[in-house]
Formats: sequence, structure tokens, C-alpha cells
Amino acid sequence: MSQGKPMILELLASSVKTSAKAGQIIKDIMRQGDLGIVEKGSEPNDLQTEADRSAQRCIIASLTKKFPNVTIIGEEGHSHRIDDVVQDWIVSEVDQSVLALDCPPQYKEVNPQDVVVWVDPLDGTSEYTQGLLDHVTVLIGIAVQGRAVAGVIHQPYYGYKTAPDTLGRTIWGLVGSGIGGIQAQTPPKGELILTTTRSHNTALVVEALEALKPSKIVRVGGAGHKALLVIEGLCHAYVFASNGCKKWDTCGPEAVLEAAGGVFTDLHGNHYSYGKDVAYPDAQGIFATAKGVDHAELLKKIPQALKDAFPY
Ligand SMILES: Nc1ncnc2c1ncn2[C@@H]1O[C@H](COP(=O)(O)OS(=O)(=O)O)[C@@H](OP(=O)(O)O)[C@H]1O
Ligand SMILES: [Mg+2]
Ligand SMILES: [Mg+2]
Ligand SMILES: [Mg+2]
Repeated sequence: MSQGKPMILELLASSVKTSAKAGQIIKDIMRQGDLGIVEKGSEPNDLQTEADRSAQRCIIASLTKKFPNVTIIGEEGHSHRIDDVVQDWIVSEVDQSVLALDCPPQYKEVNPQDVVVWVDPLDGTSEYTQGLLDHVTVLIGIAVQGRAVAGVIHQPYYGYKTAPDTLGRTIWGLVGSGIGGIQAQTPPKGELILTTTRSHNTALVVEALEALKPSKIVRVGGAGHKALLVIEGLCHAYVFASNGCKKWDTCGPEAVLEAAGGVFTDLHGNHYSYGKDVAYPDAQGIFATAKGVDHAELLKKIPQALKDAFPY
């Protein structure tokens, strides 16, 4: 640990480096060609690959070793054993630009008991198995007293079509401090470009999109990927009238988007709670807007009857 640095900076700085290692593992497994796909069973087409399993082991082992008193919840199960994890997967490096941040005063003295780390080791698994590699992200979200305050979105295949050996890119954010890895952009005025699921369309998903009268809809996989489109100003909003996402899908993206000046809420305009005892599904859907977009005004266009389909 770096002497005297606030724990939240240490945790974010470690998460940045660890997410990139997880991304390397994901790419190594794809190169080796045996994805080891299993159906998780609870829902149709809910896949898990060797890359999901290995990336999660890397992240949980690395963070557990350094932060044993912090709760870590990963998509792919709850084994926190680190004794059987390959040494090379245990990341000790930290991102120096994060460590150098001026920590917002409210996060300077955080009690580890109040921190929950939400890990989606590979967001966009079905896209990964289908070769839509730029949809894949590694997501680490850091919640303090239930609020998403810091996060990492690592995109291992960013730019791979022109540079097959790409290291990808790692975008991080700390609410009150800003983001790193890319510049947040305001989307173009006079248009309304929405992003949503490519694979889980329902009548409600479509109804919510149509109510907003978009000029364009961008359908891609992954909560991390969609959040990046909004952070970069390529889309005005990420709208998903479904209870399909889980807390590990949204904690990291919410923190990074909000650190970038956007707003990430459910369909009622409320922030999700990411405390250790919350239910996993994002049961009230997703409504996230870019920097410079009036979130409250846009949300008014969603009919109340549709919002009522996502009760508390
Ligand atoms: N039960 C249920 N109902 C509706 N939609 C669901 C459900 N489970 C998962 N999903 C949607 O499937 C997409 C992939 O899920 P995940 O984010 O879990 O993917 S991954 O496992 O991390 O790859 C993701 O959507 P998109 O990535 O936006 O297409 C999830 O929101
Ligand atoms: Mg999954
Ligand atoms: Mg996911
Ligand atoms: Mg996943």
C-alpha cells in the first residue's frame, strides 16, 4: 500500500491495473480457442465461459489480497479462495494517475465495512462467443454506503479491428474527481441517439424507446459498452426498460458516467443502492444520460404507466 493515501484511491488504482490483467486473460483464452462455454441454467442463453471464470478469479484474488476487509461480489459466484490462483494473476501494481488524484473530502476516511466492490469480470459474454469483441468489457464498481462512487470500465478489444495486438483501453471514474482514459463528451444537439440491448428486446423495451422519439437507436451488447457510448457523447442516453441487468453490470458504469458529468438512474429517476445486502437485479430498469443532457426532462417523456410496470 502507498503510505497515507486514502483507501478509495488505493482500491480504484488497484482496480484499474487488475481490470487490464483480466482483459489480457480474456484475450489469451480467446486466442487459445477453447472457450469452455457452459449454460448457467437459471435463464436461457445465460452463458459462462472459461474467460468469465478466470477473469473473476484474477480480480477477486487481487483485490481480496490487498483489501481483505472489503466485501467483493462477483457475477460468477462467491469463492474468494486465493491460495489456488496462479501467482501471475495476482496483480499488485497500482495506477499512478489515480493515486495522484486529490481525493474528494467525503471519501478521504472511508470505513472498509462500508465498501462493496461489484465485479462483472466479462460483460457481454454472448457477444464474446459470437465474435463481437469490442462489445466486451471488464467492470469493477466501488460502492460506499450503498452509492456507486468509483469504477472501472476496461475494454480489452478496443481498436482490435485495425490493431489486432491492442492493449485495449481502461476508463476509470471517481465521483467528484472526474474520469481518466477518455475525455467525456457532450452529444450533438438537435438529435436524440439512444443505445439499448441488441439481444433482449421486449414490448416494454421498445415502448420506452419509442416514447422518446429518437433520431437513431444503437443496439449493442453489454452495460459497460453502452455506458461508454454515452460517456463519449456518441449516444445521448442508455435506456433499458427491463429488469435484466444486475448490480455488477451497473455499479461501475454508473460511477464512471456520473464522474463524467452524466446521470445514471433507474426508470423512476432514482439511483440504485449497491450495499452488500441488496437484491442483484436492477429491477427498475436503466435510464442513463450523457453530460449536457437534461436527464429529468428526458425521463418525463416515459409514460407513467410504463414506469409503473417496474414497481419497487
Ligand atoms: N433475465 C433477463 N431478462 C432480460 N434481459 C436479461 C436477463 N438477464 C440478462 N439480460 C440481459 O442480457 C444481456 C447480457 O447479460 P449480462 O450483462 O449478464 O451479460 S454478461 O453475462 O455479463 O455477459 C444484458 O443486456 P444487453 O447487454 O444490454 O443486451 C442483460 O441486461
Ligand atoms: Mg452473465
Ligand atoms: Mg454483465
Ligand atoms: Mg458478465
